[in-house]
Amino acid sequence: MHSIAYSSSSSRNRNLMIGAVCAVVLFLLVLNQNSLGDGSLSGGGYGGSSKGLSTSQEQLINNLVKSEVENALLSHMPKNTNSKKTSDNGLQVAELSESKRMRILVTGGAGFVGSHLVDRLMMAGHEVIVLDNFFTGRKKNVMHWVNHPNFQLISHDVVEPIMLEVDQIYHLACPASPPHYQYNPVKTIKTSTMGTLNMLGLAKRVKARILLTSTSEVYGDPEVHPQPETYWGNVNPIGPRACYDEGKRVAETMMYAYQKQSKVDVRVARIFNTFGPRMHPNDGRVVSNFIIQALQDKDITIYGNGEQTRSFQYVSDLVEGLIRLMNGDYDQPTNIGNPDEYTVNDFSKYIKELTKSSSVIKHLEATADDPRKRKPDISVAKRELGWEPKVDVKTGLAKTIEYFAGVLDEGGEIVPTGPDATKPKGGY
Ligand SMILES: O=C(O)[C@H]1O[C@H](OP(=O)(O)OP(=O)(O)OC[C@H]2O[C@@H](n3ccc(=O)[nH]c3=O)[C@H](O)[C@@H]2O)[C@H](O)[C@@H](O)[C@@H]1O
Repeated sequence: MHSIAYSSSSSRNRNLMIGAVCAVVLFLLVLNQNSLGDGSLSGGGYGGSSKGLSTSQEQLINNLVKSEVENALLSHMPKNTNSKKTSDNGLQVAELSESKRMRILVTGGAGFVGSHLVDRLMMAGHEVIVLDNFFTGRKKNVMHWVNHPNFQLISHDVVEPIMLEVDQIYHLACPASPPHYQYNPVKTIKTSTMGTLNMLGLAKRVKARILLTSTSEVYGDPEVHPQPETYWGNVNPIGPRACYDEGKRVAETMMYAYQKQSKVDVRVARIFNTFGPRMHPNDGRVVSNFIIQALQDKDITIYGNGEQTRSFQYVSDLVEGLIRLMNGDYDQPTNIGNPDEYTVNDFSKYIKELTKSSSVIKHLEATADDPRKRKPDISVAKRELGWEPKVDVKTGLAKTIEYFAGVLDEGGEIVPTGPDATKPKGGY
């Protein structure tokens, strides 16, 4: 809304005049609105010929619509929330009224999961601010929004505080692939601890709701199977995975401490193994590694005997779960995953079959503290969010294989990341 300053000597007369103009405008608006039938004031409602109004009335409206007073009035009128506008990138963006449009911060928004979440929030018509330090995130994942007026990309590390005005915070920032989070374990710990503290401080200051993307790794090498949220986990506090697992565990602790002590509105999602397009080609996790290896007919590398299990969810299901959790009333930790469970051995054969690959399946040494089994109990998400996965693993894999085939076509050979700690390679 525009603020207009008036000098004290003429303010009374001006206010009277504005009052009169407002009354005329309102009267004409109501006339015009009635004649349009659906009460819509959005889009081209003023542009076309409105039945029931004389040309002079229409002319007057067209002139007045440009005035400051009229703009101020319009900003308070309900807009048609169903209308959509095609943005420059060809995606349909809903036009939300001021009262429904939120300013949403996504930390780690240029990463694999973050960028898919950003797509959904942008298309829903919200203003989105992405914070990313581009350690594993890539500009190309959000490049298609860069010129959109609702979008802002900030290169920033959450370890440093930042002042922003937002309504909701999706706090995703943290490397999630074992070789990447083990590359600089101290930094991974700082990201989960100082980063989450900074975001909680921001949430407290601006009274924003904050959602932390925690992980199935808080259950460690679980002794309960499948894992419900009530299970406290089995984590080695000094092992190579601890920087991530314990970092996320203390991040959860901080979320509920801020809720209790400072009344911050918190949500915690425990995400299970997720895959889909935009995974980093050098991510090093099992889905991207096996697909990249199979598509290039290279050896498929299984760590250990391959009898360990994982349950895989497609990224669009995860994003739906996160949005429901953020916007619902349930504030306790919630598993978001697909219970479709595979041994790594079976999964390697499955990928080989789907890609019609001639790769050889090869067993390497087991990695330290690798959880032996993992499968989410999703009864809480079903009950509290009305959520369950919709995309089966086969369909999701087909989309992901297509994506990586495209990446290979464009960029040539990809050398998959092995089990050792490493920095993400590749372009931004
Ligand atoms: O994908 C995820 O969402 C999860 O990925 C990792 O957890 P992890 O289950 O160890 O993920 P992967 O690295 O994909 O490993 C899955 C299994 O495949 C095996 N693997 C992985 C890569 C490979 O080339 N070969 C192979 O046999 C691993 O040893 C492990 O048993 C992260 O630690 C989690 O935070 C994250 O939520």
